[in-house]
Amino acid sequence: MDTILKLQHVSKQFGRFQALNDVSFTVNRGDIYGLIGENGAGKTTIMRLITHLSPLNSGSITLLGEQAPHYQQALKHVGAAIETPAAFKKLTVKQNLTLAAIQHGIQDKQVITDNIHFVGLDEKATTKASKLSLGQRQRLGLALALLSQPDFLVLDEPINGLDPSGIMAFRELLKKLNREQNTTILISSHILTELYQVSTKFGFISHGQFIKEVTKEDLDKENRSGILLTVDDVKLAAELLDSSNIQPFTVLDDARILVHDLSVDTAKLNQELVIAGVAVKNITRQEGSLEEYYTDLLKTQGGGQHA
Ligand SMILES: Nc1ncnc2c1ncn2[C@@H]1O[C@H](COP(=O)(O)OP(=O)(O)OP(=O)(O)O)[C@@H](O)[C@H]1O
Repeated sequence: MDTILKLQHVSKQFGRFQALNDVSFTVNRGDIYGLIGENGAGKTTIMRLITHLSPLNSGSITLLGEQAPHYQQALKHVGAAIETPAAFKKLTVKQNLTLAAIQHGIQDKQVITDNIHFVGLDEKATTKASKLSLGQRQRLGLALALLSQPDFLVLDEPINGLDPSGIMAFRELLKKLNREQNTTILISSHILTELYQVSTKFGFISHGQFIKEVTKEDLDKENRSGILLTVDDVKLAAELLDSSNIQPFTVLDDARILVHDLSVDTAKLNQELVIAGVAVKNITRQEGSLEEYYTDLLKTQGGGQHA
């Protein structure tokens, strides 16, 4: 697997305050990695260290094959929107992107227009950044981060301030980048329902410590999310699922099977089971919640330890 980012035993102090303590995790190419933690957990600090906005105290960070702080090429392939977007307030949206294009050595002016369009700011192209709403500033931040067509996007709370339709558009945009351009993304957000929908993997931090990493697939399994079938004959039902290639599934007991793929057509499945001679007593969709998972995790961790 292609490693994009590797943190090994990373610690960071601000004076006597230990903001990060022995943090290790890896982001692989193609991941949309959701970073989750309470206020002050250390998410922004991690992102600032990765992009070398802040120096490392101990441990190592490898970004696109180069080790911090000795980045030669790595940062050229990284787009970042960390905290307040790096836009110049007195410049318009277009001027901000033009300036950034010059900094990145991008000659093609079409790239600027395309990016403005991509983030939905066409109508605000000639508006000064200071006159944009918070959500529009977030979009400008993303446009700036995307300008150099990065392999790796680092986004700190990018959906803060977006309205519901903006959040949906943003989600689709990230998925599209990931799907079509194989852009790897590290993203933090307090909106866990949203993070759940977009991420393929989650890293949980609390009080500067990395607590756990889980793939979306495993999280769904642990949360028992999927389609729950209650039937009279589990063996026969399992055979049908196998032969219809509806996998993976788990036989929970002698009456219930959990099909892990939530996209399965339940009406069709019900029909197939009935035709096969299985009496279906119940079919329900169970959607696991990232919030619940996170709350349970914090309980088992005793709320996280202070460094
Ligand atoms: N420059 C700094 N000087 C001193 N302390 C700092 C500095 N930057 C961050 N901290 C402290 O480090 C801790 C981690 O901060 P960080 O901004 O990384 O948290 P976060 O997880 O991004 O939180 P939030 O969700 O609130 O944005 C906090 O307790 C913060 O007060």
